[in-house]
Amino acid sequence: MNKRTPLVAGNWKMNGDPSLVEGMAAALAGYDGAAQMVICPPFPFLAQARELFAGHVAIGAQNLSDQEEGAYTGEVSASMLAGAGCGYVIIGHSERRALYGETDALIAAKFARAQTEGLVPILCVGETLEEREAGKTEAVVCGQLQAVIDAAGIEAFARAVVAYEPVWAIGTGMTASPEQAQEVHATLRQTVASYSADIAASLPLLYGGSVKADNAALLFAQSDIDGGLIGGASLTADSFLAICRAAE
Ligand SMILES: O=C(CO)COP(=O)(O)O
Repeated sequence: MNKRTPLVAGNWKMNGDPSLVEGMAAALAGYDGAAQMVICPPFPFLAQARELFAGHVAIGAQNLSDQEEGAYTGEVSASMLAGAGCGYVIIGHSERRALYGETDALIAAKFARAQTEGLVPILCVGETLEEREAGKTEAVVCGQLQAVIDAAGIEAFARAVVAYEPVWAIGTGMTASPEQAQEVHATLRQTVASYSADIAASLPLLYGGSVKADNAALLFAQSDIDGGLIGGASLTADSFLAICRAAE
């Protein structure tokens, strides 16, 4: 029933060094399973990653500017990322929303900017623990998704990935249960399906938040979970590979 290609993306956050890129490239080179692997290292390692991953593993960035070019000190443009070999870019990660004040409007602008350069946005949505406990999970995640649908249009989701990352599960070891995650994923897919059944059926929906080798299989067995967005466990080849195998 599910014809979506499994996708496993590693978000290195502000971790790693050139030797991690080297080691990971060597370790992932032998992977011939069905999952599409994406590695999102910090900006300075993109060129090295492009060279060493050599098409076998797709490359993504962790952020981009909403602006095209110009006097935006410290920013990196979508065309620079595309030129550096990126196929994907993470947008609206909860760390950027919480620590850098990224709003739904800015995230929607970044999403659109990424697509103008052919980058596939990995749009992150997720609720805090307080929001979950207040029964607001669905309203929060659907609101975050809706803001981008309103700005970019539903057709844009034919070339996008959405990642559900409950904020309380990120880096805490407290993963959502497969049932909790599936419930939110189904709701997100229904939101898209209310506009287009075809786009909803083909949209990859990733789960992120303390995914490890030993909990990945049960999460990925859920009908609306098409892979994962992996933080800590993407920094070691063994655990990342085991998670990719669990997604097949
Ligand atoms: O934020 C995440 C991926 O973007 C998840 O991080 P962890 O896998 O370390 O919980």
